Amino acid sequence: MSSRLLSFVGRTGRRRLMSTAIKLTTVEVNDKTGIATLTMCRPPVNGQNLELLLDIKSSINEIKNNNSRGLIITSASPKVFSAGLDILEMYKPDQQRLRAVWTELQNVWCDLYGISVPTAAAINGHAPAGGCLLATACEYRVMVPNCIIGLNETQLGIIAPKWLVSGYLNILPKRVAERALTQGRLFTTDEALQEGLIDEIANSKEEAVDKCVAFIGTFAKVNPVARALTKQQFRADNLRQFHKEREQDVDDFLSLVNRPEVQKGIGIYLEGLKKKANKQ
Ligand SMILES: CCCCCCCCCC/C=C/CC(=O)SCCNC(=O)CCNC(=O)[C@H](O)C(C)(C)COP(=O)(O)OP(=O)(O)OC[C@H]1O[C@@H](n2cnc3c(N)ncnc32)[C@H](O)[C@@H]1OP(=O)(O)O
Repeated sequence: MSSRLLSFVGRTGRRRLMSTAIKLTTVEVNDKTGIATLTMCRPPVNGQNLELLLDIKSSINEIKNNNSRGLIITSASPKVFSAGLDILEMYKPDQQRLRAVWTELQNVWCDLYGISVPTAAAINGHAPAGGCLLATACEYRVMVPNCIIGLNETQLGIIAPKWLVSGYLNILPKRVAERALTQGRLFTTDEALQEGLIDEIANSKEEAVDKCVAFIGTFAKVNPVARALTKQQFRADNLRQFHKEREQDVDDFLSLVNRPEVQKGIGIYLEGLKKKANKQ
């Protein structure tokens, strides 16, 4: 939960500041299907800052504990599923906060990747980098047309750590994953379907959610414990490896981001994003 300062004029005519708690995710459980939909709501692009990551983590935990039959992750933004890590968190960063951001990204990934109920992503917009990470942590992906998805880290002059790549490797043939990662390729919706990075295309968010519901429905007659243990068997090696390396990974991330040439690169990248947004 993030707190935001709201400014308003009180009865005395003085401007007052009020701190309110604002949740950056919502969880809705459908009474009929028992499936929970986790929606990210941090406009404009669901940039993954510390507060959004904390809220995603707490929503996943809520779903873990409320006996939901499945989890669908989607976005409230009309054009973007998630633009990945909020780059502002990495620019001239406060060191403690930067450490917390990366730790929470790790937490979100391992909670979503490891949750026992069936998971699906209704990708209702662009999903580069950390957006792709969330989608590939799920078991099924449905995406709307004319968007992009992929791990573009090498395009930014950085490498994605192994755990961040492991969802990709679960889905894509190794040869395709290696080429896409080394190129920093962002797949269009059609390309993603062709390569198997997504499972289906839907013409709207509603249709994407319906298709995710249908996927989760395929497990209706499967014993949930047998299902969960089978999923765990497939994912245990990646999770074990991740837990071994997670502390070192935070240190590596911090030292990478703090390098002067990387800070310079992030500044230029941010400028480019802003210029592009202003042109539109
Ligand atoms: C050089 C960077 C080096 C980082 C080094 C650190 C080492 C990290 C280790 C590896 C881990 C990486 C995980 C990540 O997730 S990194 C994040 C990578 N994400 C991206 O590259 C996506 C960038 N965004 C886009 O491509 C597009 O915004 C979009 C998602 C395709 C959407 O396009 P659309 O046209 O709809 O929207 P705009 O581009 O106009 O953006 C609207 C406003 O949002 C701001 N914005 C966009 N993305 C981000 C972001 N990731 N973080 C912060 N802010 C973002 C954009 O500037 C606009 O803002 P404005 O309106 O205020 O100008």
